[in-house]
Amino acid sequence: MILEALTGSTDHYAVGIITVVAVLAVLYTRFSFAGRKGALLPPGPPARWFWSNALPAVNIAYALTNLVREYGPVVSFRQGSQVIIAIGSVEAAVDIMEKEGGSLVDRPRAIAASEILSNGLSLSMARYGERFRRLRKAVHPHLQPKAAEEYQDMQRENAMKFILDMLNDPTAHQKHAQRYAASVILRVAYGKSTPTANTDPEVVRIYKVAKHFQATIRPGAYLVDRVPLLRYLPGYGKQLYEWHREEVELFRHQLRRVKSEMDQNKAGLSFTKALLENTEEHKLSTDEMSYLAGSLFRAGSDTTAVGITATVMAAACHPLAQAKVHEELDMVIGLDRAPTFDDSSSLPQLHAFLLETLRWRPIVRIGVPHCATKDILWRGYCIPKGATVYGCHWTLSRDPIVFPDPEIFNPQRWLDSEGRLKENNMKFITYGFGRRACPGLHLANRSLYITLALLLWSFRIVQRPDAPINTQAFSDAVVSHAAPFEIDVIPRVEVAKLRAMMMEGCMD
Ligand code: HEM
Repeated sequence: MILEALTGSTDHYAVGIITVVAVLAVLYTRFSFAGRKGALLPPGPPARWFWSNALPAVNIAYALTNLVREYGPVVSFRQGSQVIIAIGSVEAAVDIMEKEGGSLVDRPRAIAASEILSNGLSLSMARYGERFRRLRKAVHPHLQPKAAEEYQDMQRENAMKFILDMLNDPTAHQKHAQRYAASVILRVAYGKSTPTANTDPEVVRIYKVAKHFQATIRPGAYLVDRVPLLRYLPGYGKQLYEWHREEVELFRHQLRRVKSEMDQNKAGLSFTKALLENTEEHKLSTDEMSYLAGSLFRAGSDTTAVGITATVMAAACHPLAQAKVHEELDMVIGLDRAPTFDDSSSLPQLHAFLLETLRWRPIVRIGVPHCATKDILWRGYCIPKGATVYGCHWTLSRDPIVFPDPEIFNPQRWLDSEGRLKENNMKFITYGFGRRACPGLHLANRSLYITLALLLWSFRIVQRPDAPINTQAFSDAVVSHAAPFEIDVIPRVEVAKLRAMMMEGCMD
């Protein structure tokens, strides 16, 4: 009967059964976790059919922000059989994602982005367990603050090359930011010391696999994540398997290249070299090492490039805030020498500008999902074991309690009345939470600092009168590079002198 009904029969009995099943499914969906430890799921929108996507395909960050406005700082809803929790206030993020970080160290199962695309080898999507601990432990020594300091000279040289690129062609500023990010990460991951161009076949391939990852990680992008059995359907996910082949080939190739350079005593210092020299200690297989280095590139290239582009956009859109940074640079450094890392602690206005940019246009807008390894109780609600938890960076950075007038770009909110940077524990709105927080943050922060310091020391960045920037389009784009915008740069130092200083710095 049910079969008949499903195939279109008008049999009243079958229709009745289906209605009952549907009602039960909806009730199960809404209340299955209610009552666990006497606590209800956090409030949220009504359940939908298990196959339907609870989130829109684009502008997910806005959708989550609207849910938070409607239902409160912690929202729950369902995506297929999965309970999704969105955290939308700084207070709840600190309580749940930071203080309870140990219970959120896991990632949710991701069939498309992790199991098929990366054969479970990617650190960013690794489930909590023995492999995750080995991978994370191997990364740590190379990216902690002391190690990140070692890369500063290389980052400054690359930032100077970025300034030369901007002088030559400011219209391609997004490409220049990508080139900067690719050079730095290729050096850190693989020791590549020859100049990097966006057109290098290696860089093109690497950005291609990074793009595939971004496409698969978007919530709801693949039905197989809601209907796991699909994976076994003959022919399903052909493209994902093809992308996996491209990815694994590329990452293995990079590892082999470093190995062969080591055999010829030609390898520069790098993360991959260190892995290969310490295989006993790290206990990683060849593919785990290949993927770990590849994961650094995937996680650290586009994010850094988008961060640099966001600072360019913020400067062009907020001339008064930019002028305050110029004032500070002129007072602390003057125009006879270019900024260095040693100036960092004397430039609070510049750091405030950077922090405000990262708040105004968060780089990872909805955050990377965590998975609860046990029930977490918060104010009478239960975040159940197994739930997928998003600390939505976009929503958190618009929390009006912590950031009054959140849509206003106001770097001064980060400074005290004496003009010093206020203490803040807000790095999670950029770099994520607890034990899954970004291990590359020290490297990334240094990149963002030095590119911004050199950029604003060198130029005044302005909008073009004929092409006003649509900041909304930048935020709406699934990948921020997909929203190009134009700017003009007005050198603050005589061009020949600027060029000479930057060229000299690049060749150090
Ligand atoms: C401005 C640039 C960057 C931003 C905004 C950023 C942001 C993030 C965020 C939000 C996460 C997820 C945190 C969470 O799960 O709560 C993450 C994870 C990660 N990031 Fe970054 N990141 C940046 C640069 C980098 C760089 C330069 C590297 C490597 C050198 C890197 C390596 C990683 C890795 C390996 C993970 C996965 C960690 C794990 O799952 O345990 N990131 N990043």
